[in-house]
Amino acid sequence: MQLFETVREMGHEQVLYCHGKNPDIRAIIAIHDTTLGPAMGATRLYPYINEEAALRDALRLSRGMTYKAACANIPAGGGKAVIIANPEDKTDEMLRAYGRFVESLKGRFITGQDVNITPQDVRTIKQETNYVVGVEEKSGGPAPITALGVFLGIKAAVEFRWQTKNIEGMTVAVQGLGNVGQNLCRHLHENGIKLIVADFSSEKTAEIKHLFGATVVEPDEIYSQNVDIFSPCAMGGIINSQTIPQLQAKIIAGAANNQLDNERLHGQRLVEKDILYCPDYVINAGGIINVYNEMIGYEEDKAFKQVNNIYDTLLAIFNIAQQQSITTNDASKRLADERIMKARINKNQLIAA
Ligand SMILES: NC(=O)C1=CN([C@@H]2O[C@H](COP(=O)(O)OP(=O)(O)OC[C@H]3O[C@@H](n4cnc5c(N)ncnc54)[C@H](O)[C@@H]3O)[C@@H](O)[C@H]2O)C=CC1
Ligand SMILES: O=C(O)C(=O)Cc1c[nH]c2ccccc12
Repeated sequence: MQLFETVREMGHEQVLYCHGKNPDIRAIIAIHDTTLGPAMGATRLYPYINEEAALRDALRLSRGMTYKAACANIPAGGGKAVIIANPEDKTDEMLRAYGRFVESLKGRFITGQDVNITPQDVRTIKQETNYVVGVEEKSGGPAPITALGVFLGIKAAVEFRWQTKNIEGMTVAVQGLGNVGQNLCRHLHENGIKLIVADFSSEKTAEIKHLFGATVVEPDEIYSQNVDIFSPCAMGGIINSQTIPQLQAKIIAGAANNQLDNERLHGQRLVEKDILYCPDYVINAGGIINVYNEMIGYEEDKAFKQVNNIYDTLLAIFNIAQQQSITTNDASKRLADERIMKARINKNQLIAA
């Protein structure tokens, strides 16, 4: 990968390689854009197969955060960090060393809990830096709010697709029963939805089967289920050339980041297959909305209203995509770019004045 070329093309401001021998740590902090505010994005720990895969993930996830904040009208920029490690090798020393790197950015980057990082890990990182959010638990953590946002997104997609507000009796396939997936299943079950679920963890699938009467399938069988909606709530890259031909769902609406393996190619393939795709960084904005509000002083009404906006934002994006014959992914990118461009012009005018 040509690093500077890639970074320039994707529009990143800064990429930090954080490393240390004792404790052993390798992490990448990617700051995509700070026009709207400090770069916000949670930290993921993952045993990437190589460093290029880690960099790619950090670059794409951080750019997604810029779009996410912009579409949700949150005055924050986009960033994301990845720690390259096996979850079993995670140590407090490693997390504290990482916290010192975050602190060195003096608030240009604000982070929290993502995949393979627990609330306790975030508290450990917090021993070294104040630029960590989402652990006060004043608001119950970001996952339940993210799930609520995804649930609202599903309703918006159903309304656009089938002109009905009634989702009762529909079937949803949920991939991944983690913090978000479990909460989403509860909302869906309470609203009369039939569930088909998959997770590598048989404990998690057994629990959701027991609680909500879900049908459990093998992880590689989740794509081909005869369902109305497919909800990816595990990892990214799952909408690709192997999985698209298997899909029977007419709507994709889930929490996972970077769902499209190749945004242009696979976004277009979904249009051709007449599948309505809810852009991931629009539908999964509940988390950033929640932690941002926690940071500025949590007011439940305000946070709730912003999450509810996900519904209207998605409807607006579906309409733009339809009117302009572009993918929903491109429509949401345009919305974000317009907002960022406007802020940039305002900033420059302020500097010039
Ligand atoms: N937690 C939050 O507030 C937010 C989460 N997200 C994204 O949503 C996704 C889920 O987040 P969490 O629930 O917090 O993560 P989590 O780590 O709690 O849960 C992920 C679950 O997916 C399962 N899984 C992994 N690969 C799978 C596969 N191929 N098939 C079936 N199951 C698989 C894992 O076993 C785990 O149970 C992630 O991509 C995350 O980046 C996005 C915005 C906010
Ligand atoms: O939507 C995402 O991918 C996020 O990273 C959201 C998020 C969850 N916890 C956080 C803590 C600080 C900044 C963002 C987040």
